[in-house]
Amino acid sequence: MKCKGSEEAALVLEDGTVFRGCYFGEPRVSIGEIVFTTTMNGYPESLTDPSYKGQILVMTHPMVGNYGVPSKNLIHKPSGLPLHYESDSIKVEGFVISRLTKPSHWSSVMSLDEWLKRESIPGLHFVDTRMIVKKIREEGVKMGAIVPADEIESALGKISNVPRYDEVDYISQVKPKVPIAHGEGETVALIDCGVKYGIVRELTERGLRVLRIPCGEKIEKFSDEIKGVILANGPGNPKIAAERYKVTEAARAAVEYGFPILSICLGHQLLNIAFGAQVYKMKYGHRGVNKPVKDTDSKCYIVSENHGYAIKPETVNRRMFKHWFFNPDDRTLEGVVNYEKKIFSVQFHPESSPGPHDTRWIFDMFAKAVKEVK
Ligand SMILES: NC(=O)CC[C@H](N)C(=O)O
Repeated sequence: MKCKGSEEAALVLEDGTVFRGCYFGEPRVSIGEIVFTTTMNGYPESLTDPSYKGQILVMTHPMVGNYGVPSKNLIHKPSGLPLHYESDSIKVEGFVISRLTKPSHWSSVMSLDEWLKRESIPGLHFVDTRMIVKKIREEGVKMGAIVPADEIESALGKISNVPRYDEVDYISQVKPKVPIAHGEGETVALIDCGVKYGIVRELTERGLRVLRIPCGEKIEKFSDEIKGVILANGPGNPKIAAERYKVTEAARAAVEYGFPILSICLGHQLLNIAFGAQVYKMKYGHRGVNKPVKDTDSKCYIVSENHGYAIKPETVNRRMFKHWFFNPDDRTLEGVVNYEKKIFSVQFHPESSPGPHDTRWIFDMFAKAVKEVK
């Protein structure tokens, strides 16, 4: 294969499968769990989503990069955070696409290629992403590496030399070091294991002051100043967040205090684990902005998702929670609720970013509950 103006490279899977293509971004070796997203756009948001730490993201949409990269200086007023970014930098370990296109958009300040170069993240294009997806869908997620063409032979050794995705603590790389506050209004504590900015944007828009507490700190310290708790998203195996960062203890404390609780994705998994449920690793997860969820009244919503683990529905603590949402395609559990205690817990991302706004009303419900706290 001839790569015009860039180096030949490949994605090598841990079973030895090789997908040859061309580098863009930073031409370097990168190793991670290979996952795919079916979203058609929203790559600035997806690439900066801290929940992707440790993963090489394959995007199924055939052409990527056509609207370039928006400015970080476009700020969301209530939170003070950038509008189109989900954290301060790219979090994926690598980005695999079919075709990289030149940007043409009024809001673009640089190309996708340039952005990845600036952040030292490798990209690979001119590969058959459909083939990668078919393989992962049939066989499950795998570890893999993006390597230059002359290092294909040694790639398997490199992959086996690094710890597997499920065993690594990625939270330490994305959680804040000190508490950070955003917005004005009633204060809510957000357990931050690598929160997506979109969650903070939605909360501050509803008149809440969001105090981001580094994952691992006790909420007891803040109990006098807060009126609600958010258990947010985050990367990696939820068992690490539970065991090393004791988020399950924070979840139980939040329930004991009687705070309204909103838990999202990793937060949803941890809340359920805290009350006895079991978590499992899915074959290839749900990642995209076109995922259906159905509530128990049979209303269907299209939502944004990024998760590789899920809660076994039959293990949910039914004295505490009612099943709330299911994925109608594969029957995975997508949410639990306790209306009396004002606990709203979803596996999907109501903030979208990127994705449809169908379920942003969940933030309205939570904000209302917080404002009703005496
Ligand atoms: N977006 C998230 O919070 C992801 C949660 C968890 N790391 C998973 O993959 O299931």
